[in-house]
Amino acid sequence: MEKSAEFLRLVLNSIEEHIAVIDVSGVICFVNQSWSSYGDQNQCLSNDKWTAINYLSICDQASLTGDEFGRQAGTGIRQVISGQTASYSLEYPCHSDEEHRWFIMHVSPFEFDNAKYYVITHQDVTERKLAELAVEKLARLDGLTDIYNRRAFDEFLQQEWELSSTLQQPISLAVIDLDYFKQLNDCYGHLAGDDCLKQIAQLLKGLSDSPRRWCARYGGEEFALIMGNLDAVKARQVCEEFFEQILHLNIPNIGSPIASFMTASIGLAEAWPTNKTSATDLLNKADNLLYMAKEQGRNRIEVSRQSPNSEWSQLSVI
Ligand SMILES: Nc1nc2c(ncn2[C@@H]2O[C@H](COP(=O)(O)OP(=O)(O)OP(=O)(O)O)[C@@H](O)[C@H]2O)c(=O)[nH]1
Repeated sequence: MEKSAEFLRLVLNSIEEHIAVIDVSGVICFVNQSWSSYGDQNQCLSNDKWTAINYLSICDQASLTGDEFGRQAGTGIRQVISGQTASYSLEYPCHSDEEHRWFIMHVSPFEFDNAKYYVITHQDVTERKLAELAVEKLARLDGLTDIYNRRAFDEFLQQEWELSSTLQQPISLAVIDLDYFKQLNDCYGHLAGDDCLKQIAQLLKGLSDSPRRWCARYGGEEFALIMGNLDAVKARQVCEEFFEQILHLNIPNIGSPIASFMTASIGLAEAWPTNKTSATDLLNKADNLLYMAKEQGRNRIEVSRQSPNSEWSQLSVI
């Protein structure tokens, strides 16, 4: 019996997962080698000090300092102890100063000598999580230009709309369409067209160098720039900067009837989010303005802003 207990201890100590066993009140009765080594490395408690610590109290203390995962872990463990659920799992981030890390905590019960115990394991899932995040990021990027795609744009627009609504700030959206891009493709070839799209994307990326700004490739030769906490006056300045920079790029487009280089048209709409309006209204407005800019001769910007009573008003000059 003595021998088999030692055998089991060795087995548990060779397992990578951090394992602890708690009793019904949350007091730790056993930890394996990985658990205590991790504690040592992360300035928690050293090996012999773990037993007799109340793990639920640790979760509660973390929760009190605002740690949402500490709160969830405490709640989940208590649900298993009370028999409300058979087991509990929680994926949570545990980043250090040096690296990003994620773990899955799993809690399951067992009985021994007429007493109930609970095994808590923490498994390092960082590699899988990083791979998932990389795939997620790829799914949000446009393959040609390496800026965000339409799907990501929809998410960011909604996100910025909600944030601007909460903070009672304006939000501006510029929809940008290249002029006579078909002619560029026809004259210089599809690869030159691709190169032009990449240059425009990089230009927009440079203009989005701020946490509340997002640029995306919206369609073939159409781009969008979301500007949170920016009114139409300031957003227009950003668009003027875009016009200046596209001029400097000087991408030849000899087939264009309006200029010998690539130009663009912009529809720029500002909104003050209310519960009467939506992000889709803003997008539709910017789209309509773009259509007008095209109709009015291209290589221009049409701007509109929203008054507090939700009416949109056209601004020819700001
Ligand atoms: N090279 C290249 N061309 C693309 C890509 N996506 C769309 N296009 C081309 O973009 C062109 C868009 O043509 P139109 O919609 O007529 O637009 P336009 O010529 O810019 O005319 P206006 O917008 O009215 O000024 C088409 O010729 C498409 O083939 C792409 O990824 N690469």
